[in-house]
Amino acid sequence: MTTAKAGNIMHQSRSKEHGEGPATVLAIGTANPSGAIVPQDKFADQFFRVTKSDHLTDLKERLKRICHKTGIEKRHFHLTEEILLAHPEFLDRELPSLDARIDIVATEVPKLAESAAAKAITEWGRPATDITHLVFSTYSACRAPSADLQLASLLGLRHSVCRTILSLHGCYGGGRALHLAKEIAENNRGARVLVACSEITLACFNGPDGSNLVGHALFGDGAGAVIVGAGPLAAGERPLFEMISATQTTIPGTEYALGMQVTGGGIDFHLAIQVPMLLGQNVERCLLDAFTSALGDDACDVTWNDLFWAVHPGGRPILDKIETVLKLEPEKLAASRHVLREYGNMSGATIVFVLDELRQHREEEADHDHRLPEWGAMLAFGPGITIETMVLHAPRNPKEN
Ligand SMILES: CCCCCCCCCCCCCCCCCC(=O)SCCNC(=O)CCNC(=O)[C@H](O)C(C)(C)COP(=O)(O)OP(=O)(O)OC[C@H]1O[C@@H](n2cnc3c(N)ncnc32)[C@H](O)[C@@H]1OP(=O)(O)O
Repeated sequence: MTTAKAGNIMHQSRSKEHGEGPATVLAIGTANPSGAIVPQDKFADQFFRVTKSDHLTDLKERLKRICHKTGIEKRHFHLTEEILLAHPEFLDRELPSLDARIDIVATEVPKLAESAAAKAITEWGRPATDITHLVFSTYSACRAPSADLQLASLLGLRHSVCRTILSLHGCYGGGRALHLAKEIAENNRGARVLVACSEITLACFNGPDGSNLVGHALFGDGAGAVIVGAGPLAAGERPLFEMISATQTTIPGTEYALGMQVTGGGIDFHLAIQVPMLLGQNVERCLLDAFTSALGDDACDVTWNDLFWAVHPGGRPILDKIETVLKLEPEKLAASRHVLREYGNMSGATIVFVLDELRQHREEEADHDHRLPEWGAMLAFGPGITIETMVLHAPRNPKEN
């Protein structure tokens, strides 16, 4: 056989191994724990009472001011007063508590993911055993085997399912998991990838101090799951969003700005005050790069207000900053603001809630014959500072496919 012929055969067999077209989001599910739902205007009183910190009046007043500015109305938590009564060590960072925290989250993180994944699988309409790959993201994975294996068992996935766990990616974990799922689906014909992001703040919870108030005012618990696959689609599979191109960018010199660290007393975190400004300064460049990679020269014709938007609502000022630098009309970030208001920042899981809200909104709008944007942008960010950007394409009428 000539080299050219061998190369041709290899090329043909490689193209048979690849999926057709871009990967698509085929189904979405979300879930929150049933532990406690805390209204944001009651959070400071509750937090200082259960942590026996009412005497720290200045900190409590500061937390009230911060809560008022978050754009959050309520959050869901696995953690309850009963759990805190059983674990007083969770209130004092100096006491060893990591083992007890991990014992709880090692069970609860996969269980929460299961609730979200079960909804996605039902919507998808195929058996769970048709899932070929699992990508799991959480900041609570401190053990092996980890939450990905437990989720696979809970859902009854096949033993040959290829599992990947993303640990401590924080808030860009959802974006990174979707990016990875896209690459897997496009490079493995017939692959169906379950993305699961499950976050429970119990690993980070602590009594109030001067540095942890913003995190306690912002973060909540939730899980999101997405099924991703490329063509050919099976009968009944419905593309919700095509994942056209994806990029990851790190803002140089910003390692200090966002971080998480596992300690004997739980996971410590820090959020620098400069984060909204740093994102504002860098986000348009990431978008231009992603759209140029997706559309080539036609990217010049893209107008930000002609797109639909799925932005990780890291915090209210982050959304405000992005809205300002991109000169977006206020309704463009409505899905992100809705998720922030109803659930707070659920770290890596949040972007899945935003995609879910966006598709529900698009389906409702289609009922009213409103003309919907076909092209969209997804943004997720977290420690690094890392920005995950994805160009999305959706049917103009989501009910037609
Ligand atoms: C049961 C409970 C369970 C809770 C568990 C705890 C959960 C921990 C979870 C850990 C997960 C960690 C994941 C880490 C990865 C993050 C990834 C991302 O999302 S990336 C995105 C992460 N998101 C972000 O980084 C954005 C977070 N920031 C915000 O959302 C807003 O800035 C705001 C709501 C805090 C204030 O609204 P704004 O319009 O700015 O209002 P003002 O200007 O009027 O300031 C009011 C007060 O706030 C102060 N202050 C402000 N910023 C900070 C700060 N960073 N630092 C300290 N303080 C800060 C400011 O000094 C002032 O104090 P004071 O003068 O009154 O005494």
